[in-house]
Amino acid sequence: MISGTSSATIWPSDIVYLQAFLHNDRVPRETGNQEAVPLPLKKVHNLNTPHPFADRRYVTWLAVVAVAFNYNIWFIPVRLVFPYHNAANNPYWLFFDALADLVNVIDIMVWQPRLQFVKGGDIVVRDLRRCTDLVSLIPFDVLGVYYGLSSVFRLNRIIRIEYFFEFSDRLESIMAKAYIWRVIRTTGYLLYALHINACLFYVASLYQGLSTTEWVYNGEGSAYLRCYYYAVRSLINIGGLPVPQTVFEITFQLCNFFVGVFVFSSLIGQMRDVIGAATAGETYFRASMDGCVSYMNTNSIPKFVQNRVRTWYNYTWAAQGMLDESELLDKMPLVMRMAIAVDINLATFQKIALFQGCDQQMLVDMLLRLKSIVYLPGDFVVKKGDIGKEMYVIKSGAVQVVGGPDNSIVFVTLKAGCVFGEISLLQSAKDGGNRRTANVKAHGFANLFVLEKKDLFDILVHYPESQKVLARKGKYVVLLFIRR
Ligand SMILES: Nc1nc2c(ncn2[C@@H]2O[C@@H]3COP(=O)(O)O[C@H]3[C@H]2O)c(=O)[nH]1
Repeated sequence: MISGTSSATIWPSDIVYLQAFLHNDRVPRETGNQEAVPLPLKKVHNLNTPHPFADRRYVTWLAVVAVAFNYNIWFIPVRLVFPYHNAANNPYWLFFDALADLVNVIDIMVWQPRLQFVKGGDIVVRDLRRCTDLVSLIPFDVLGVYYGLSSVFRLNRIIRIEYFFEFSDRLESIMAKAYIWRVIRTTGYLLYALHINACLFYVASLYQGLSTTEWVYNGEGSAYLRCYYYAVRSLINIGGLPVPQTVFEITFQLCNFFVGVFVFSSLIGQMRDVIGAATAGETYFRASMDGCVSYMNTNSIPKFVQNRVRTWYNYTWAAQGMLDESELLDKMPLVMRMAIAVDINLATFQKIALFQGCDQQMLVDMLLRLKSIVYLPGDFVVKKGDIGKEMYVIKSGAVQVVGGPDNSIVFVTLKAGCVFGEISLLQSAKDGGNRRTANVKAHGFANLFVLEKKDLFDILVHYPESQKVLARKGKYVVLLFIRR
């Protein structure tokens, strides 16, 4: 029986590279050609450092930089507007300012010089620190010695916003459920818009004079909290606010309502898109299944067939989280598809006795043409006497080679990693060999890789040696099975 047996794994250098490329922590040292690696990111680690692909460490560091940036972007306006600078608070402000600055200095002096950039496809080594980074570091804070402590001198720190977006993009790219971060980030934008509005309301109140009218903040309680409460009611158009009296108040309030309508509706729309995108796969699955069920009803398909179709949909969705893997992979460049196919299946294919002695690259070519298909319990995958147009490799589950008057005799059960359906493919039609030599049915749910005859032969044209190996094995297999 053709089944998986162990074999020595010989990796061609490009496959070693592809493996390393997919798993950032594995460095393709053997290839010695790291310089030629096609890097997909705009900003990349210096390829000469010991861990050129250690992206996660950089993302972790960027998280720290993002915290420092957020400290500045949230507290600079609050400190600028509200009376929160006093003898009791100032030591804390100074401490946290220094901490945030330390993070930025380490980033600019230590981390950023280790990165390279991709410009027009070329990897560009950066030797000078970028101007914006340096400007963001200028310690205007020292002016506080003359003018008093004020966050206005820290406004240049906000220039570092690009690092927040970089953190966000990189985090998304490494998260399994990126939509969680997207929801958090959009919520952050909403809260920040309210935060800035609270500051503006306080400034407006100061401008009018605290407690001078019904509309302005009256100076009681926690100033920030009261102003934030106003911002929430005003920007989210909840209403119930004191009626603005003066032209200034009316204008301010109108601006708030307009900003609320446009900004908030677009942010809330963004949130809906994020959640919609996160569940798009499931929505597509449900829509496909519903469409198919209604088609079957319209055509009065028997109930038991309908049930089988439904079971197929549900099992395929549960097993692979999508209906057609190839839809996803088809959109990728060849090198990526190869990297994924090699990583997932090459080891399995190398162990298959039928393919031992075949060219490694031929196996890789074959992996790229495989299609995944699910059979339900009891389904016939091949029927004796049919013309063989495909061969199969069992991904998971099992199939049985059956025979006898009512197919009740089980000759053999084939499990994951086994090949079947190859005999009729490898025998020429003139020998009468292109017909299936046995019935094969799914035993339980069987997830199979299918390789079409045409694809197999297209590949073999380029590998005459492998073609001979397979033809020899094909004949041997026929001799073995001819009794059935
Ligand atoms: N005839 C036969 N086929 C078997 C046996 N075990 C597995 N098979 C597979 O069952 C497949 C039926 O279709 P093919 O003839 O194309 O190829 C056959 C073999 O790959 C066996 O014992 N006898």
